[in-house]
Amino acid sequence: MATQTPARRTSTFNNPPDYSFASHRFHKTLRNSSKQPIVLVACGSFSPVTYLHLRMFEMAKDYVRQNTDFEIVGGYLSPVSDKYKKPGLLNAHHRVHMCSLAAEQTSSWLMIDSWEAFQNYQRTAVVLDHFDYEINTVLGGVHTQEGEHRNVRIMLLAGSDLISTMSEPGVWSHTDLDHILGRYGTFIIERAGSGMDQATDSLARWRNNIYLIPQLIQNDVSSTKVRLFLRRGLSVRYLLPAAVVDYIEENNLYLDDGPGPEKEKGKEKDGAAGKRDVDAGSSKKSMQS
Ligand SMILES: Nc1ncnc2c1ncn2[C@@H]1O[C@H](COP(=O)(O)OP(=O)(O)OP(=O)(O)O)[C@@H](O)[C@H]1O
Ligand SMILES: O=C(O)c1ccc[n+]([C@@H]2O[C@H](COP(=O)([O-])O)[C@@H](O)[C@H]2O)c1
Repeated sequence: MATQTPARRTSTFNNPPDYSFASHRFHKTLRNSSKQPIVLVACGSFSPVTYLHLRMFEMAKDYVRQNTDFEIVGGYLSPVSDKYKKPGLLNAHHRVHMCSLAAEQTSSWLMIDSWEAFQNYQRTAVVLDHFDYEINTVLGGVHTQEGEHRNVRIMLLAGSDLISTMSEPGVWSHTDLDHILGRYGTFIIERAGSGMDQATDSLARWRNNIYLIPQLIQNDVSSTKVRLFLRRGLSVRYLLPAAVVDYIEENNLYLDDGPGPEKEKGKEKDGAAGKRDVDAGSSKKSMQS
């Protein structure tokens, strides 16, 4: 069997103009020194952000407290670059602004990172390396109450539809999967229409770093459905934070059909859900040292 070369961690990063890493809600001190500090990172379009995106973090928080020896010291939404070119992907300025409104007005611990949003498309493996760098190298990790230094483990938070794209040929590189699931790890939130087993079957070799979180209250709100409602002039209130609904209305967002037909996630059966026509030269531009 051929041996895989482990992915090297990206160590140099290009920041967008005027970029600064949000850390105002990052916990510098570990509450329980017997726990391993982790930061949750959710990557996605967030076009627009919904209550389900925010609830993923609350579900993970409950799961972590009840089932693991981790302690969450931060949670971030990382909206994808405009260059991802997914149907319905609104301009990054609007998406980042809506995520910020949602986090600031509904949560006491979530933050937004605009690093990937305001530049060329960045692969998720590189995004996680960027978080690792900002949190462990720039911020210096965390300390226990006794003053002992601890490195923070970065972990991907994702719905089962996103994880199932990891088994589809040609969407993710094997080296990146090994980097994301081998080095970092993931919490997977069950999503209606996208089975957990199907999502993880071919990822068994990394099973020790994969945590499956069932949805005890089924809710299949998606950004696609929200956009569809808005185009039809239907109310989306109580599906997303009120401040986000107000922002959408004030700026007349999502009224156009946009290019190409939209497919709903979770219900997708014909494969290649995560494969995107990313702008040439941006997605595969390696930043690895
Ligand atoms: N209802 C849901 N249940 C579980 N996970 C979800 C749900 N909605 C979104 N997610 C997860 O949130 C992350 C961000 O997804 P994304 O922004 O693409 O949201 P989306 O609602 O699926 O968007 P779209 O409908 O535009 O494809 C992904 O990991 C996705 O799996
Ligand atoms: O890094 C990759 O190779 C990769 C492959 C497919 C999807 N992703 C990421 O997955 C996120 C959600 O994608 P999508 O298409 O399911 O909305 C988005 O942040 C993408 O950058 C990343």
